[in-house]
Amino acid sequence: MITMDDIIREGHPTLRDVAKEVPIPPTAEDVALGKEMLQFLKNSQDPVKAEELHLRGGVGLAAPQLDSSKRIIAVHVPSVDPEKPENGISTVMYNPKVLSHSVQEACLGEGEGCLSVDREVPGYVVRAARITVSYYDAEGEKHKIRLKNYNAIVVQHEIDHINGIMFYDHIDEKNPLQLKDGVLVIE
Ligand SMILES: O=CN(O)CCNC(=O)c1cccc(Cl)c1Cl
Ligand code: NI
Repeated sequence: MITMDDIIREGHPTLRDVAKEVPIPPTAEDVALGKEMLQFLKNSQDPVKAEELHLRGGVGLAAPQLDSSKRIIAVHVPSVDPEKPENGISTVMYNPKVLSHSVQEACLGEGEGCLSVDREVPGYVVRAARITVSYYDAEGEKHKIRLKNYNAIVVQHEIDHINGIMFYDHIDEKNPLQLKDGVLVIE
């Protein structure tokens, strides 16, 4: 079971590597890893388990954060509206790829955090507001999905990880809370 001890922290070189594509269909090892990553996210969002296992909450996780330089990400973003479960996203993506993205940009009003970063880094992380992503699932089936708002932000944070990019790389150091016109702020 993945715990915080398995997550490497900034300064570890693997976080800055470009991760390698995995064979499709994924191997049994990569399927197991993906399942463990998704379970970690669910545990981290369960108040009892998170407390018990001393987990920081997370809505996404990338294999490089476990010192495994593979293009595997997991996202578990519950829908804000229980009546519309389809607005959330919970899946493991193998070899995810952003096929296209909106010109319009967006950011989270409260900024971003990262389990590999043991400090607050204030500032807007400006990303594409909408993206079209292709990926393979654990069975090796290819998917192409369109994401927007919070789901799009989270998947971009995770795809950054497999490209060796950290969220604060996107923050304007001189003016972290400055926003260009037209950037959608997601609360
Ligand atoms: O790479 C994944 N993590 O580091 C897990 C912890 N961070 C989050 O869950 C998180 C928090 C805020 C905004 C975004 Cl976009 C994300 Cl992803
Ligand atoms: Ni992160």
